[in-house]
Amino acid sequence: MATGIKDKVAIIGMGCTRFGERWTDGAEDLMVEAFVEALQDAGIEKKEIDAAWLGTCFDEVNVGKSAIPLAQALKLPSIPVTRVENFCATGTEAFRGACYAVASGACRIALALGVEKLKDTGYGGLPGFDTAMGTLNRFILPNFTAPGGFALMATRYFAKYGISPEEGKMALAKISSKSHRCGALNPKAHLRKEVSPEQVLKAPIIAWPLGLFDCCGVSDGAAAAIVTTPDVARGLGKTPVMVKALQIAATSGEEMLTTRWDGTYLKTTTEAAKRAYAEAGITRPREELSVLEVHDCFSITELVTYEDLQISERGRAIRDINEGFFELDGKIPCQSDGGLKCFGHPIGASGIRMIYEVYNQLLHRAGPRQIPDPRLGLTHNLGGIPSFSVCSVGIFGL
Ligand SMILES: CC(=O)CC(=O)SCCNC(=O)CCNC(=O)[C@H](O)C(C)(C)COP(=O)(O)OP(=O)(O)OC[C@H]1O[C@@H](n2cnc3c(N)ncnc32)[C@H](O)[C@@H]1OP(=O)(O)O
Repeated sequence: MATGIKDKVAIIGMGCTRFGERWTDGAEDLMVEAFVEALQDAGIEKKEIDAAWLGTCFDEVNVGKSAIPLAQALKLPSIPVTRVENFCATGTEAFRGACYAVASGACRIALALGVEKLKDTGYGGLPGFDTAMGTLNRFILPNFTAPGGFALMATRYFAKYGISPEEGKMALAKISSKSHRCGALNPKAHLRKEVSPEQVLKAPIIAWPLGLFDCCGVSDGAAAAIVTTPDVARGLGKTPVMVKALQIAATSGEEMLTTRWDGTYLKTTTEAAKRAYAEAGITRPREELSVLEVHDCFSITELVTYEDLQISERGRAIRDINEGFFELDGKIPCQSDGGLKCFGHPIGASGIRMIYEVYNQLLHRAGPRQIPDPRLGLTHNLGGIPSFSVCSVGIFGL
């Protein structure tokens, strides 16, 4: 078994732009904004960075295809710069590259930056997914949309566990309402309006049973992380936020094609989580984790992820939702920054944005969203669609 990178990598600086409609800012502006905050937070000079990873996925128009846009935007000296892309797990993929480089000893200090500028590309969950999926969508899944794919997960879940549409939709509405409450407290979030569960239920349907407020937003934004070894971090006088685990799992889609997979769970999440818990030494996630940032592209994805991460028992997530388990003042707050739902989802930036919130929570910098005594935080970033997915799970602590 691989030994992993537990306690071999420390985060010393992070930055994140305000997500949302950034019509007047180019991708370069967003990259610079996130980077400057991270660099100031780390208290280092740019020339100390040995290598950088750029994560960007759908937006070749505004960002570009190679790693050069990052080098140009940040005016990096001639260091190795790599561009990575892994659907919506792109941000975490960039972070993984930087962490592995530090853990291997190849780099002393490395940068990961994720960016996407989606609003002016016309991208949306309904139109535009064909661009993202390329020929796969046009020829194999011609009618597929992201909301449509995840809506099926909801109907399958309701059917499997005997949940009425009213009960199921109310549980999903409570998830979104909770994230909107957190997003309203966050000055960097895109959609900062509180909505009640009743308002969620009355919103226009996007793909039944998912309505407008069950969907994440389409946003512009960037986020950055600077990582190094724990020794270098301590030498710089920093309180390092340690990477306790970083795991990623991908499926080729064989679940959908060759097994009796019923669409109510993601094997990639369960596998990545299982390995991450082993790496971090966690045996009772429900008791040991303090805060979660999960890939809530749609409310049903968040519900299913509670179970896939072994926080809620299979088929019992709705009970936890009704008991307020994931609320900001609950046992394990989930999406304390508003999540993809309200912070927004500029694809390549989202994974690093999740780490940004956990980092700030662990350092007691989350302002009105601060949870009392966070010890271990988990991020979960999902790329692809339920049947063809790549999931990453990161665990962080002091
Ligand atoms: C791909 C992977 O690897 C895995 C994944 O993560 S899949 C997820 C990929 N992302 C998506 O699918 C995005 C999903 N969301 C959407 O497509 C769009 O938000 C939507 C279709 C739900 C709505 O888009 P739209 O109808 O064009 O909305 P738009 O015209 O921009 O805005 C209308 C209003 O609704 C609000 N709004 C838009 N989206 C919203 C949302 N998701 N939640 C709450 N409010 C929203 C806007 O702020 C605006 O409000 P005002 O009138 O008060 O200004």
